[in-house]
Amino acid sequence: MIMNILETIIAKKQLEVATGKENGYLESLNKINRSHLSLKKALETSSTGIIAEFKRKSPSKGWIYPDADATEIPSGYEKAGATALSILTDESFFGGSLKDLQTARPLVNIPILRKDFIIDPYQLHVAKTIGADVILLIATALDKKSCASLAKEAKSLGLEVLLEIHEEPELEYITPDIDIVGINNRNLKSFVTDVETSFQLGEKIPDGYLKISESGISDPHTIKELRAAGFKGFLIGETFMKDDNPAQELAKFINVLD
Ligand SMILES: O=C(O)c1ccccc1NCC(=O)[C@H](O)[C@H](O)COP(=O)(O)O
Repeated sequence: MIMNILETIIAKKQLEVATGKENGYLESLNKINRSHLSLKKALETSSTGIIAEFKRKSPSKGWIYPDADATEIPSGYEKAGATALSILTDESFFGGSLKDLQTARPLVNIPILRKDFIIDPYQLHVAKTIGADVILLIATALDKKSCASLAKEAKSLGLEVLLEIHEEPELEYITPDIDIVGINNRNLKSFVTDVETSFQLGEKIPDGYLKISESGISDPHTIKELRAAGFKGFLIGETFMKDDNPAQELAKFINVLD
């Protein structure tokens, strides 16, 4: 059987979670008491709505910024006007690490999304302990029951939940435990990004749910159109990370937005 990229990532993630549990990784972490920052509130009140992503590589693009420094780029993003950060913690496919998020945490005062492939409650406890405020649940990677139960558990830990959907049937994954609905413009089979996905699916998100658009956003004018269609947040990675100075690239992007 030939697996698609998401199936390959999830298979690897299952092994990773099992190894983490066996090695007592969670227990080895320093527990820091902190109150979580709300991405939902930040997006409701922010001027830019940009969730700037820290990622070194991706399955679609390969290496983007191999030696990206987590002590500099996330805080640079905050200074440049990011409303929040998305930090890839997957190592195998995105070149990230839990350490990247832990490193960025004390250096910024905006919400951080742990961008990873969550399949097990164990990963929620790790996310909380390393300082994430929000976790991602990808509908395509989960059945409805597991998604609902992971969302419930995340909420009980004080984490916010971003549900990511790609197509209309996944609207059924929206439950009251979901804080934000993200529409991902990237087709996970072809890797092609098309912002039209956000415009089409966005109209179908039930009232009362804050919606964001993810992937393939490279033009500030697209943000203006997405805002007009009711989107409050914009998750952008490659557009900034492909530059030597991602924070400066973000600042230029925001300048055009104003
Ligand atoms: O980016 C990929 O190639 C990818 C492949 C398979 C699953 C997920 C993938 N990306 C995760 C993301 O959702 C993006 O990193 C995020 O939305 C930012 O996208 P972009 O602005 O296009 O870098």
